[in-house]
Amino acid sequence: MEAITMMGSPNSITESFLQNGTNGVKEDKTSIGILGSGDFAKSLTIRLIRCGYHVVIGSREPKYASDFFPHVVDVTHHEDAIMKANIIFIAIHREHYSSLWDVKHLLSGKILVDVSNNMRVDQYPESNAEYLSSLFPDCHVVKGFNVISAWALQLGPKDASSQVYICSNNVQARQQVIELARKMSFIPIDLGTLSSSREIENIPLRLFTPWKGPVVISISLATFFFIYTFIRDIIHPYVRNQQSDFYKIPIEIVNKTLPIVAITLLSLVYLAGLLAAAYQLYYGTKYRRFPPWLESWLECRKQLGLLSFFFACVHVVYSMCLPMRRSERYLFLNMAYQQVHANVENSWNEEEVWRIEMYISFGIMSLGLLSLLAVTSIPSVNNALNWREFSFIQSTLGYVALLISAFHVLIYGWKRAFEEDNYRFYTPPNFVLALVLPTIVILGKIILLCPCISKRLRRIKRGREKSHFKENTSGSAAHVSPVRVTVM
Ligand SMILES: NC(=O)C1=CN([C@@H]2O[C@H](COP(=O)(O)OP(=O)(O)OC[C@H]3O[C@@H](n4cnc5c(N)ncnc54)[C@H](OP(=O)(O)O)[C@@H]3O)[C@@H](O)[C@H]2O)C=CC1
Ligand SMILES: [Fe+3]
Repeated sequence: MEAITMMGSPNSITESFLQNGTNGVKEDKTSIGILGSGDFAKSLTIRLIRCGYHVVIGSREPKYASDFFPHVVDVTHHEDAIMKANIIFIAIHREHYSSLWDVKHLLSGKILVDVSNNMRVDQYPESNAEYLSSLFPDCHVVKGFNVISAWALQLGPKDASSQVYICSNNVQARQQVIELARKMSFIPIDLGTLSSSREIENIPLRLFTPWKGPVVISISLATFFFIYTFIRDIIHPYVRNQQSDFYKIPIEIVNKTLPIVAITLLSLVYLAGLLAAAYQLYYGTKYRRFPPWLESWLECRKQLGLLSFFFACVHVVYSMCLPMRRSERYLFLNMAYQQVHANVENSWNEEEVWRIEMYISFGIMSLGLLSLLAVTSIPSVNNALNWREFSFIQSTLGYVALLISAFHVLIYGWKRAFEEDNYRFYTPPNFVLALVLPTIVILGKIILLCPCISKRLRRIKRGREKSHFKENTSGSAAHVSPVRVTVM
């Protein structure tokens, strides 16, 4: 088996860089060949020149193509370009690979870097790189650089340093391209043999794949709670008392929806972990695979947590803007007038004062904790923490954040529910709906913390619990520990 490594490079690399073409002519600069003179070829050329390489372009029409390249670039025919370089980028589309058939004999032994992308995921039965390799079996085909756009290549390393995924069946060729990527200020990621090329080709075609489920859930929750609040707070008073509160739609109704979605999403993060723990407790093992829906749910906890943070932040902005509204000023003036009219000198209400102080304080604390969870989900910060630290922040502090958020909602809703005369309207107030999931999660966590249950869970986690499932099932579930209730 070939060794897969990103470290170091064989001694032959320098030699093979300097050895240009079959004639072995040595030049000061390393020559890199590019077949094709399109957008990618142009941007790649600029980057290579900046990094000190000499570039030879192979084009079907070199005279015409040379107008688009700096004068230091050697724009020539395919045959000539192939002879002058050992590493050759194939900057043409897959459909035209067969047009290189005529120069097959010259390509023999060369390193061909396949940079191509497709229009759709898994567009062809085999990856473009594997197809190129089947057309030219005497060449060392390396897949790479396809995740970098022509635009990013032109920006240069300062503005757009990025990862490139590289794979090849030939270790030496892979090492040379990895070294080249590194010299071009990219971060090469070695993905082993050419069988990874399909995966690499699908990377640029992904569109927020891990985010799709969580975003759909968030939008569905937001839509449901918005419609519910709209009917309850606007339509119902209008039908019953002809009271027109439609002005509340843009700010108040939206701002009532946002915290419910935020706290529900945060609860969903922890509910997945609790269900996983319950599943393992029920079967008495960690070696049994979770059902697919639970596995997908566990995998998208980070996205759910970040979306919860997003909704919480927008809620804070909306809340801070509430006093700016004209409606708020009119209501305030009316209240003041009524107070004067009623001859009330001091409207100070100690209970109300404390309620709002606590409400705001809990809101700030929960946003602070959510920010901490979000920050520690950033890979560079995450890498600086050990497993215990990460688990403490994401699990323990996460539950604290959920508890504080629940208090924030409860304190706000409790009084308002009666103020608004809602007891006559037989639908639960928003804050009650918002608290259903957090209550379930917090109670679930309390049950798991019971000494007998937590002891059993710890034993299962360490793989000490005897179970007949251990022999029967795959070990994949072991990767998702039940108490690893991480938010992000
Ligand atoms: N553009 C981008 O941002 C990125 C592109 N890529 C990949 O790079 C490759 C090139 O893309 P791009 O530069 O945008 O494409 P372009 O269409 O701009 O250029 C393709 C080049 O291929 C050559 N060509 C065209 N038709 C034929 C043919 N029938 N036979 C042989 N050669 C032909 C032409 O060069 P000439 O006339 O000189 O022979 C042409 O300039 C593609 O595989 C693409 O998937 C990968 C990542 C990003
Ligand atoms: Fe709030």
